[in-house]
Amino acid sequence: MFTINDMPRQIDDHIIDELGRTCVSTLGHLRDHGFALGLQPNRRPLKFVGTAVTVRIPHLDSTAVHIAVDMLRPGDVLVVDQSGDQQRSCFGGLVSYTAKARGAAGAVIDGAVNDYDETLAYDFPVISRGFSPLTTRIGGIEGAINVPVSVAGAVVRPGDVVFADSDGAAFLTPEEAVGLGDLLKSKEDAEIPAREKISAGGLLAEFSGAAKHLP
Ligand SMILES: O=C([O-])CC(=O)C(=O)O
Ligand SMILES: [Mg+2]
Repeated sequence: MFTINDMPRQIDDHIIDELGRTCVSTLGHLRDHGFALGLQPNRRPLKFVGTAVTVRIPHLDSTAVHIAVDMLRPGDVLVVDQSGDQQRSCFGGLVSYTAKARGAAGAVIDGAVNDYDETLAYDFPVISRGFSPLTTRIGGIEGAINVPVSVAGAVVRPGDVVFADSDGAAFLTPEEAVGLGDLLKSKEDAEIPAREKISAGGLLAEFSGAAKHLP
């Protein structure tokens, strides 16, 4: 059975701008859930923030991926749950070409990707389990578009904010993302004077608080 829900509301531009100026790992200093654990970028440096368009497929059948890619809008991020199959690739050169042509910001795939060189040539950012020549097929078995999905240890809902850089991807509800960019930026800015102090002989452990735990 195929489920195709409406496309989600896109996240506000100012959230994209704010988060685009910060690092995903700064969020990793603050919370422990909502990260795509074990996924790697197809190139570095990499940075994108966009609206999650979610797809769930059974391990062999990427029919729903091909349908969803045609639906992408500028700023969307394709997020694919392969039902736990991390080996096969549902995302190759023609799929990435289509995503790029639609103006998508990137893709997060909880499975492998193929046509690595072609996707790189399109300069399309993808975060995935890795690379594989073994692909999915167009089987017409089942699939779901714009449903809650499970991606590398995180729950992702259609319309969530996908926040990705060279370190990996995090997912936030649009409500959680309000004001978050400013908070992350202020944490990052606090490291500027710390670097000056460290150059002058100051201790990292003083800045981080680790020194408080010295025996
Ligand atoms: O068609 C697929 O599913 C994967 C692929 O090789 C491509 O996108 O070029
Ligand atoms: Mg191909």
